[in-house]
Amino acid sequence: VPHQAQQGTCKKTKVAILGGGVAGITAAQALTNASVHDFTIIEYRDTIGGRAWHKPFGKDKDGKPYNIEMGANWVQGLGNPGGAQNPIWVLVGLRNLFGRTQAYFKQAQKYGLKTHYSNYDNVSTYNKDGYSDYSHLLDLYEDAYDIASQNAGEILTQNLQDQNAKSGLALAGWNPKPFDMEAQAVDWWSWGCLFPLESSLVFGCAGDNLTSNYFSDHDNFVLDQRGFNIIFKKMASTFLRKNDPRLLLNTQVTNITYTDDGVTVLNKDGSCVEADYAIVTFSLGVLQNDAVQFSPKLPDWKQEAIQKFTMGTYTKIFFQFNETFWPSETQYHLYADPVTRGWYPIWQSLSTPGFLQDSNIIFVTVTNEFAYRAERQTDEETKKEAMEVLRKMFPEKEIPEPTAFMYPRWTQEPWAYGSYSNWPPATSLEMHQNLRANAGRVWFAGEATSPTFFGFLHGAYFEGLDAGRQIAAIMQNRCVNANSTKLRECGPRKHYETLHGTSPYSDYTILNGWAVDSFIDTNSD
Ligand SMILES: Cc1cc2nc3c(=O)[nH]c(=O)nc-3n(C[C@H](O)[C@H](O)[C@H](O)COP(=O)(O)OP(=O)(O)OC[C@H]3O[C@@H](n4cnc5c(N)ncnc54)[C@H](O)[C@@H]3O)c2cc1C
Repeated sequence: VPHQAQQGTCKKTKVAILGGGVAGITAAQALTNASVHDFTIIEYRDTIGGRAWHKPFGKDKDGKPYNIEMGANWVQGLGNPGGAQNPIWVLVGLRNLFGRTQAYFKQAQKYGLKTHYSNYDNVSTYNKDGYSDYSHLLDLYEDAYDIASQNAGEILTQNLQDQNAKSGLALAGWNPKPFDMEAQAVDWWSWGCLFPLESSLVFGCAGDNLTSNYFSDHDNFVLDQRGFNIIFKKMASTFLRKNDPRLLLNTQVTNITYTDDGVTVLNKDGSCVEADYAIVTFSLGVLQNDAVQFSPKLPDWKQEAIQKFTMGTYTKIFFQFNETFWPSETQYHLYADPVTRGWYPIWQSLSTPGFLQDSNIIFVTVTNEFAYRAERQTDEETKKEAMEVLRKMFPEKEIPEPTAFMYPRWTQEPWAYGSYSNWPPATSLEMHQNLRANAGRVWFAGEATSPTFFGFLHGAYFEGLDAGRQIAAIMQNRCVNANSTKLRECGPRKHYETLHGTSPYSDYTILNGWAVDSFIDTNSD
């Protein structure tokens, strides 16, 4: 029964968790672990999992559609034997092909998600005339990246001025000319399919370092036909019953009113929820687009942080053909357009052994400006452009029209407004802390609020957990990790009224979400 706002009969709960993506689920898990069972998760869509989202596509040999991931697709940075473990990989499960370290993973794995090792070295390079081997440029980039990354570490620890990643790479010896389109293609792909000019050197390198060095530089691609989100559904089922009244699906939050005493959440269907605390886990895109109104307006420091951080868009465009006309053993195919950087640049085969073998499915990824463009176009317009690229890459083949074609429009999804966040140049850790700090009883969690793992599922995982733990501790008049001087978190989160150009190294602590130490789970709740 909906609780109608106007009748003054809002559903009462202690903690309103707004959004049922990874962060919302781990926040609920943390509350449960701390014996706070009175929470309500409010989710826009008809399912939990958020940006871990799949859709049926094409057909297999029996005419049954494949399930294809529109959003998160890789577990990035799996973990090392005896070392730090990516919590998403821990959830993933046993059916993975990872060879060398099987024994270690046996004890760590849970839900048997099917994945396959993503080998970024298994790449062929192309230009407008077809195959053209410029793979040596990938090595040149890597050499420069190592130097730039070391420089980034010095900038961070010595509290020096940040720069964009393009300058950092140029100073380290990687400086692709605007007319060298093969180098431009390598530059785009190597810097996470984005433009280094739009990224902070320091936090871009730190983020990469923490995921790929702290965990490991192995990424696995998810192929499970139950969908990636099955692991989050399974996780939620350990504390939510079937039809649990604490999960409100198909419910769009439109207004959040907060006072010193509590929070009232109004939903589009006229229902409302009253809580002592709320945890907002909406994407940065949702917050930036004012899709939800706050009353009173969020303080200036919070609004600034929301607008200063960046939401990127990463759009995968899927094709199924009646044959695999590309080299089926190759995982990645990189295309350098002669005129436009970022033009249908990276093609990934799913027909390759270990993936959806013989599915004849391939997808191309476009980002930011080219994602916005594709998402504004009709399917037919985008298909035509992309097919022209495929015909340039494989001039010797007779390429048929696809039998299936599909892509998501992330910029237009009202529950996401983009794909994932990116750290822009010339902003500090203190600015980012303002994104994750609570505004009174309204708390924030999600991939974007993680300073170390922004953009990743594991960032969302840790941030949800942390917000849930902290609120539970406040409700129970205690500190999180009370016995640790290093990891102790008590009371509300700190925010910075005045932002300076850089953040001193002493700021890089758990209190500002610098999660390096938070893997040492000394938490007793
Ligand atoms: C295309 C793409 C590729 C990606 N690839 C990877 C990858 O390979 N590996 C990786 O680790 N990460 C990847 N990511 C990032 C990863 O998906 C996110 O970091 C993670 O899913 C974010 O979880 P979250 O809980 O912070 O946010 P979300 O998943 O966005 O959860 C927020 C929830 O809030 C709900 N919501 C929004 N507005 C409202 C409202 N008004 N009322 C009620 N509910 C609302 C949403 O429906 C959603 O369920 C990718 C993302 C995308 C889009």
